[in-house]
Amino acid sequence: MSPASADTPTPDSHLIIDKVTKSFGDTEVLRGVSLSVHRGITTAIVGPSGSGKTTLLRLIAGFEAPDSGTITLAGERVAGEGRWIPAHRRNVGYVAQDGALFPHLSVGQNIAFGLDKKKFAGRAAVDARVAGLLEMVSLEPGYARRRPDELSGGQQQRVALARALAREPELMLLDEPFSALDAGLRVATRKAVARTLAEAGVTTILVTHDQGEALSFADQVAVMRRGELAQIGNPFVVYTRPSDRETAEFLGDAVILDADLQGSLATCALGGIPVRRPTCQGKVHLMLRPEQIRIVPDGQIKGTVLETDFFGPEITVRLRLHPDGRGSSDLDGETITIRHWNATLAKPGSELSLRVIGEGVAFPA
Ligand SMILES: Nc1ncnc2c1ncn2[C@@H]1O[C@H](COP(=O)(O)OP(=O)(O)OP(=O)(O)O)[C@@H](O)[C@H]1O
Repeated sequence: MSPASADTPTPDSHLIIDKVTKSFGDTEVLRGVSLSVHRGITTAIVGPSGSGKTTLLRLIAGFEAPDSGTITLAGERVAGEGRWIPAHRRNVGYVAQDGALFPHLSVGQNIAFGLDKKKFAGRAAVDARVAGLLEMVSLEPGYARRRPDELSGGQQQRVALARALAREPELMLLDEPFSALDAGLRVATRKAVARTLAEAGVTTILVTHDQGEALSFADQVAVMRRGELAQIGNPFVVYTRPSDRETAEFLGDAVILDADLQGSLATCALGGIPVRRPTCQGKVHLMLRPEQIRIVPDGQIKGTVLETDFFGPEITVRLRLHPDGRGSSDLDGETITIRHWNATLAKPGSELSLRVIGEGVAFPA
């Protein structure tokens, strides 16, 4: 298991980004970003296209300088307040979206490109190190002789990672390295890469616009929105307790209902739902994840199926909730969309009973 993640700087922080801003012309791309990353953990920066994720990664790598704010790497200020350490002296690896292997070099030569020539002098030493790096990314030594265009997309990404690892970086920056791969290969490559980096003890930052990828890959997730980090936390916490509605809806499907919150009980069309640590009262928007709403044989809450959508392992079911005689008619008749594994259970027009599992999250209405 990785060490605990945290977004507040401590003496263990490997990387500290403090109030960093960056504009290109009139466009404010980063608007005061602060993030702290412990040594050896994996952080995913997730956000919609254009939110500034790549720009932040490029600032950490040293390809761009911040307009204001500071970046500290392994205790050394590398950018900001008059300091500037160039990219090649930061001990940082970078894997871009397309891997960007040199097409005219063999796989072995691509990987050897990153090696410290003083440390690996002579053909035998280089070959042994290249073979070791190929093994780290689960490729046979024979791949060293191939050309990049003789490899699949996933293999090319693993070679790009091996090339970046050749420099023995303490910090690895991955900019959507799996996005060009198809679904199956993407998951396998992601797992292989995560394992390699964890075994090497490399602190890793992954940029992605894919919520599922961020939640599954990282010890710590940072949600980027319009040049700011909206929330930083462990994947379970950001998914189950998003800080605001936009983050909730960005990180996954959300059922949002009008509710009346008194103390820590929200009354809505799904009945009384407990809310953990509410920050507001009265009229609220209550958020539940679809998987919290279960179809049961004898639930108190009833709904009529409006439509279903079949996805293979599961179906989504849109329901209109029934008035329940609790005197809250203004909250009834709402529609919600839930998920279920059994496609035969929900047919349009049929009535289902439901039960809610766990707590909701309340946002000010
Ligand atoms: N060198 C540059 N010059 C001008 N504008 C830039 C430059 N780099 C980035 N931008 C702008 O900054 C904004 C954020 O870009 P960035 O690539 O950081 O976002 P992103 O979150 O990584 O998006 P995506 O997921 O689409 O790659 C965009 O509007 C982009 O056009």
